Amino acid sequence: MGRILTNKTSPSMRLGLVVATALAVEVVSTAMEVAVAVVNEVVGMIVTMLAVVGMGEWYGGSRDGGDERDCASPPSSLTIVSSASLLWILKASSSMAENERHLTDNSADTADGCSLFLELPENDPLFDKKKVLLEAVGFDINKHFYFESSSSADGLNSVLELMIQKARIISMDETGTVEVFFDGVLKLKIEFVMRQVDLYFAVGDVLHAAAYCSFRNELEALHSVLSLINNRIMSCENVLAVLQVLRKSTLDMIYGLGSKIRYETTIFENINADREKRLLQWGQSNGVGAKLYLAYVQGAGRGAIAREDLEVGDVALDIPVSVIISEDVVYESDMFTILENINGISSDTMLLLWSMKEKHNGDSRFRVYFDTLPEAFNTGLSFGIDAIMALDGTLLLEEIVQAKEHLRLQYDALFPSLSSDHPDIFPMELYSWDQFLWACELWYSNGMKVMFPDGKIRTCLIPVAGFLNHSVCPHIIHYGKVDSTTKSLKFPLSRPCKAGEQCFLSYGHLSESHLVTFYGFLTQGDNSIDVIPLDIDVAQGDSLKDGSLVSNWTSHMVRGTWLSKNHGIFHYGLPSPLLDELRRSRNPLFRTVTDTHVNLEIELEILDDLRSTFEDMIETHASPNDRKHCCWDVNLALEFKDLQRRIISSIVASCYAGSKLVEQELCKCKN
Ligand SMILES: C[S@@+](CC[C@H](N)C(=O)[O-])C[C@H]1O[C@@H](n2cnc3c(N)ncnc32)[C@H](O)[C@@H]1O
Repeated sequence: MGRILTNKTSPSMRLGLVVATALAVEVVSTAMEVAVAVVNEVVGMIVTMLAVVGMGEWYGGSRDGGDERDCASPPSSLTIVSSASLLWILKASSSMAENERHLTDNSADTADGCSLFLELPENDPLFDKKKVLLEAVGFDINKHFYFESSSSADGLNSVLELMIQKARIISMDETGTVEVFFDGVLKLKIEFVMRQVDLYFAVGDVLHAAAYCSFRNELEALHSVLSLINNRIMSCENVLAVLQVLRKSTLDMIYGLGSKIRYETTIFENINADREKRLLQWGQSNGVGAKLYLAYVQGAGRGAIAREDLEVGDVALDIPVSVIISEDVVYESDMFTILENINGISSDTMLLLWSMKEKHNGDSRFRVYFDTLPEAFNTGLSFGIDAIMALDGTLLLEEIVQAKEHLRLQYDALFPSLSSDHPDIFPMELYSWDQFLWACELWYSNGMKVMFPDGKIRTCLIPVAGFLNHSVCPHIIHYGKVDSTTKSLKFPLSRPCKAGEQCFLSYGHLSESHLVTFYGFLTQGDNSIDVIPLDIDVAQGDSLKDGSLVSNWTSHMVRGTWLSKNHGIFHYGLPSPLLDELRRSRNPLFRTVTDTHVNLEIELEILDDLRSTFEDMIETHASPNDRKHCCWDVNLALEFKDLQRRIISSIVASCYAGSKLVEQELCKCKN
């Protein structure tokens, strides 16, 4: 998987849904064509990727299928229910009606009541879209939730459920987590485009917008509610009992969420883990607190295993700043006086060069740590030509080739000149291209962004914590800020982890293509961020800017339709912003607002075009079944292709099912 770029001059693979004319798909380039093209254009493309960001207005307004059809509209067309009607439907539902008063109560605490306010921060980069979505679902972003000491158990549960619904929308996408990545350029562009995935897939589906969206989002939402309750327990003694009930209910939900997910970890007891044990001992003698031990686990190298049952809030690891490798080590080294004179060199790059040499330094104070690092990282950056060729037809091929070219340019800008000018400090034998690539893989797959008490965010290597593997259902999601009192970095649990279970971290909101390229693995379980971005050419002037409830996404995408909650008519399991864009391209009057009509024949056309587009892609994603003799990289490439094929097949199936629904509707309207 990868992204479809809007760089019109690039011969790289594009799925061009050329709106306003007809759907068109450009033929996938061969691996070598892409490679050659990328060599020539990589810099321009990276700049372009940074610009591929959509922050326009959101609109979500079409109704769930099944009821209130308007067959009195012009032939073959249906009236879309307005968002105001949707609000009515929501309010009519019993739980909403019962609790509505809580939404309109004011914020002041009273003698027997306490208010709780879930804030949508104004500096949230997705503030506007989230506000519109919250309002469409029935929330006023300024209103407080209110609890009275006399509230019934049912009443409390209903308000708690509403709080969680609001928290889910506020927590959508990347808010609240510190990212894990190294040296901006390549990764930042991906994070930025991906930030809006949760919202993109929620907006059109207002009836389900505040429902469970992904494991990570659910955990974030429950924790924001829990921390709000914890804060109020201190100050709302008048309703202490009520708050304690709410706290327990929220914790029960967190425990319930975790108990549904159990990825079995097979621990290889017979593999010698002496180096890892030495690192842990070294850490402990330098103040590291660890409730985890290190072991070899199936499919992921080393992992961190809980020594004892760990509860929500327990600190699994506590790492003193003194053992963290950050830019300070470069300032203390003899290479700094040379590096500081290189125009534009970043501290991340300096650190990377430092690590290339320190790896071979027998006297390094981080010797025990370097001894545990693998000889090869096996990420997408190390894919051989066979694996690259196996990726033909996928955008991951383009992503990997671009990433590697970007790194090659960086290397060529520094070497061999640094080695020729300063052979004593940068000996050529330690600074080959292969060693540079190894260090890039080290930093990409193990580097973490950490915020220090001075407010500065630095990329760091963190001994011991570097053994935590990633999961889409992680135990640890909030970390990355040094505790200024203890001068240490804590890794607290957001969900419990039983003794002997592998403890997982969230590396961030990362797609499978990103994980393959920079980390060298695919996740277990559904990754809600795993999307196929689409390049849609909207004719000049077609973009709507006429109000807040308007679909004005500048980038579009699809993902596995099994993740969708709404497969009814007008939704089909497909994202509404995309469908609206395609509807508008065929019917300029289409606005997805109160008085807009949906033409059923146009619906059929859109579904047919999407189906044939993706059906063509199924062929390019075919891969061999017999993989016994394939190398690690070819196997990983093929597994990735299988995943893509599953997503694409689900879209095709949803288009077929959707067409059937529309045909049935057409029949009803004609009769
Ligand atoms: C920070 S390290 C984690 C420790 C690593 N397993 C080791 O043995 O050094 C990140 C690397 O661990 C591996 N990894 C992390 N999470 C994984 C997962 N869920 N499945 C497979 N491999 C994983 C990948 O190789 C990734 O590049």
